Amino acid sequence: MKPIDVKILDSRIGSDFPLPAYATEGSAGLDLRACVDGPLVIGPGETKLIETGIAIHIGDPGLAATILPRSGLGHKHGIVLGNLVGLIDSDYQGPLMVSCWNRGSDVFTIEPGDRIAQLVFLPVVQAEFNVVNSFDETERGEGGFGHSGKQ
Ligand SMILES: O=c1ccn([C@H]2C[C@H](O)[C@@H](COP(=O)(O)OP(=O)(O)OP(=O)(O)O)O2)c(=O)[nH]1
Ligand SMILES: [Mg+2]
Repeated sequence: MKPIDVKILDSRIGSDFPLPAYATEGSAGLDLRACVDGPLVIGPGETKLIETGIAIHIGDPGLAATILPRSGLGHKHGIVLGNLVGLIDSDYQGPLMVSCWNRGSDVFTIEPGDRIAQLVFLPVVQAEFNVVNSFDETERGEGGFGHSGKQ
């Protein structure tokens, strides 16, 4: 894959906090860090938009990036994403932002440089539509939403 252009918007990235990197050989995500000025308190039920200190330009419509929660933060502390999943378009050039939602019942504090979410690159296909009056028959047909039962 061609390297992705990245702009460093906060000078702490690359000095105090590392540029997002794959933690292990098999990692799918790159952890994004909170570029906050000081401790940021998120109360139960609150959502805060947090800067990551970088911008990326993917530049290829066959690729996108998603921002996903970190499982430990989500499961143990209720810190997930206000938009559930963030989708980064290949032509987006603005700052990468993370919407942090505290869906838990305790206050959570984010410190500068904390790893708050992860960025995952994915292939994308842009579809064309072909307008029809009826579809070729399939075994499933219009059945969905539990139509095939539980077991
Ligand atoms: O968690 C996120 C989600 C999105 N974005 C940026 C990248 C994305 O390309 C852009 C627009 O996101 P989206 O299309 O999901 O939001 P929208 O509400 O439809 O905004 P727009 O009208 O700008 O498309 O915002 C982020 O930085 N973080
Ligand atoms: Mg949009």
